[in-house]
Amino acid sequence: MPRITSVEAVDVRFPTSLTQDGSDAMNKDGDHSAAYVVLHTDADGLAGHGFTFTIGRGTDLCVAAALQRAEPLIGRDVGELCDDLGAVYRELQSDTQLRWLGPDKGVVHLALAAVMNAVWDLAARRAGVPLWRLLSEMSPEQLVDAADLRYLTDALPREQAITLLASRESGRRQRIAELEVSGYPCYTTSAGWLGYSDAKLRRLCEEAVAAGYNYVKLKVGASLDDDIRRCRIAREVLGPDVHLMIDANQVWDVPEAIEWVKALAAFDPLWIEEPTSPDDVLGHAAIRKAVAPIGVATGEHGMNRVLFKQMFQAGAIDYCQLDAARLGSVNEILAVYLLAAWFDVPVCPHAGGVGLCELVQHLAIFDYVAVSGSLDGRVTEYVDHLHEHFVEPCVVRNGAYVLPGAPGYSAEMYRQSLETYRFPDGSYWTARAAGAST
Ligand SMILES: C[C@H](O)[C@@H](O)CC(=O)C(=O)O
Ligand SMILES: [Mg+2]
Repeated sequence: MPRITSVEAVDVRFPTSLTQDGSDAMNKDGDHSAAYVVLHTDADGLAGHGFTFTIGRGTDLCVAAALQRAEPLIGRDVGELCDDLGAVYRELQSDTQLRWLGPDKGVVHLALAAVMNAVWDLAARRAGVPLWRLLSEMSPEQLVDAADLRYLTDALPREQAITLLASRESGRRQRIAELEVSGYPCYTTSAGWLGYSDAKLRRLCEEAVAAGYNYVKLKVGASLDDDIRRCRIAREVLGPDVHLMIDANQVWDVPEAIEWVKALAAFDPLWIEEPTSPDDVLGHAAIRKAVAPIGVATGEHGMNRVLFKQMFQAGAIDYCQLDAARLGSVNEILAVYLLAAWFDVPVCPHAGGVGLCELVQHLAIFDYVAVSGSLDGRVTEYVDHLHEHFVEPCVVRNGAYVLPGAPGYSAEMYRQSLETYRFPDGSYWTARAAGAST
């Protein structure tokens, strides 16, 4: 029986601030990074890979927390862990002392996401299937047992969650067949990072249209004049039919958000993303009311399932953008998907970070197959940088994710990438430090 023999956690940072890939009004100089976790086992070739996404400084804190989070897994039987993924999540999540540092938020929660993402990867690899298929073959009861419904049952009792999933069970096979043909629809953020020049924005919008994207997202919120100019360029290239989304990354107070979004309404944005503090449920509700029919989207900084419950209960958002490396892995994500389906809010997962596209493709596919059963209003993010570091990178064709076929959660990075970009002693960072000191 294979056992987990050791846990490795790596601080890996990619210098995206140099090219402004990933830049926005709040995060102007992020280096897309990850606290990357490997669960090693004594079975030949079997390991679990997972990570949480960060943007540079502080990744070391997540690494330290991940090592503590994963400690109870060392020596454990892989089969026992993988056969009850709800139990292992609950055990790690409710550590009686680490919990005090959250609960369910901040560095300890990011670390839980990294570790449990690796556990889910391990489970899918052990089963020999991609994660989306592992989930799509679980019964409604098994899914609800794995989901973290704690603190949610006032909004969604367990029995209703099971009924919801059961009502979608018969169409699963048909929906998989559809996605095998068409892929899962996605949009690109890669044309519109804030630090890009107008010429680059125009060229990348042209390329996005040529590549078959029907949705393009643009960063806004630093200067209204710049936003008007950039949105005009984007609309000119995209024409009236391609959807344009705008993303402010939390820079505004509520009244400013309303005023600014109204000033951009002429460009017909589908949604305004993160208009204000990610924790401000009622603020989002007020913005939504004021800027309709422009939708309100948020969730990449949604710290836990309870926040999403309140967003849904308050009718605060039109689109839920849960993050695969911020929520406590598939266990908590399942709960948010169930809630979203219950409240009839489409989930369009956030993926603007290293490796997030690799993860969210599995979640979106599973949602269509087994939870919402719908593609209405649903489009998953894609950004086109850093995929070369992944052993099984996602593939996008004609504006849609191609269904991944390899076993696991597509989270594994090349060893060479880890050696090069490990901070601060990987070869890239040591060379850069040496260059800076000469
Ligand atoms: C810091 C990240 O790059 C952020 O800008 C991503 C984001 O907001 C998105 O993809 O949406
Ligand atoms: Mg965003």
